[in-house]
Amino acid sequence: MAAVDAVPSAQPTGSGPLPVIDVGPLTRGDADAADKARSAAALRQACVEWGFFYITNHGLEKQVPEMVAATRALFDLPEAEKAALAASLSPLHRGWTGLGGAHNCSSEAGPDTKESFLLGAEGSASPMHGANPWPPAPLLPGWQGRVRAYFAAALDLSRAVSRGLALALGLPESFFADRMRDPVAQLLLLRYPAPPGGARRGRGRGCGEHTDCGFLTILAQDDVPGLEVRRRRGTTGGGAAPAAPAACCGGGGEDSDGDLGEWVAAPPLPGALLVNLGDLAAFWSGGVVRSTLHRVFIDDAAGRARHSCVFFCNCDFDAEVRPGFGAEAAAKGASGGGGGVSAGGSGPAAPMTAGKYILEKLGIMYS
Ligand SMILES: O=C(O)CCC(=O)C(=O)O
Ligand SMILES: [Fe+2]
Repeated sequence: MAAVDAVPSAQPTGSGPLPVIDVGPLTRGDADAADKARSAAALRQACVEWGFFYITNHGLEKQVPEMVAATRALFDLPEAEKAALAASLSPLHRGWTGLGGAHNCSSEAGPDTKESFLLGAEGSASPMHGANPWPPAPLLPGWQGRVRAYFAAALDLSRAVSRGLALALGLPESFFADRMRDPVAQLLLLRYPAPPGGARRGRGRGCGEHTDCGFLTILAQDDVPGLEVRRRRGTTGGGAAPAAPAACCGGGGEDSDGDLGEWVAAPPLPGALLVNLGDLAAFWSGGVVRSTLHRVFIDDAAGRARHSCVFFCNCDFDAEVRPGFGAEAAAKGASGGGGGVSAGGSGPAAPMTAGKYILEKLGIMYS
């Protein structure tokens, strides 16, 4: 097993807390319009100010602990069983990546210290759809069914949050959900081993700072803290709107406009999930909503491995993505109040699709 880095680093200094939003009115079919509007308004503020927030009343309360337990069980398998599911054997790089082989989020920080298992949308709807490697049922009875159910529930929740986000931005409620019919979603299961060496040796970097590439991420974590989010100083929205995707979801991302603030902790909050927006959302909104830098440091004091289940809900591969949301937004006069959706981006942009954007971000050639 590879050694775990213990990298000195500034502790998060921010007091937080990240916003906590009750999304019950967005997930329940029978919610009244005033309740929905309240959730949407809270979402708008959280997305403009932070791009990162907790959600409660999300409907996955029972499934999250089961998913975390399933993640732990998977990584507890013998190394040889995991090696048989290696991502290197999969054309879509799905499956297991061991310590030391982990994909590095940020280019300068050195390797991440994590084990990962990637699953994604199945079928053949796009070049990013395909088959998953599943652990054999005798090894982990019921695992595949549980994980498939979580994937479907997280996708439904992403659509619900996206409906609120659309309302928040003055768009038709189904604007994003209509573009998430069979999205290029991925579920990344992670284990960050506890750094060795006792409480005074520093803090072990689990995942280098980065922004997510896609549209919306739903993150479940166990009870071991470690996730940190970089606050931005400006709180009025209308941040820099990148004209085109830069390769790799690395340190620069959509946060390169010089108003970075302090790191704040995003600890586990019982019953809550975390949501963050990715570069695609920031690009699409013309810089109104934020794609926020985050990283993982495992504190020695915890002495336990940390597990997280990260659901990247991107959009349909062919969904057209125009900064400022294009003609549909203009027709509806979308601005949603202060901040303006059209800020910084409704010029004559080159045609872009969600799939092309994400593949370019990932540095994968596409034609
Ligand atoms: O493990 C976490 O809490 C964060 C992981 C993450 O940010 C990512 O994989 O993109
Ligand atoms: Fe991330």
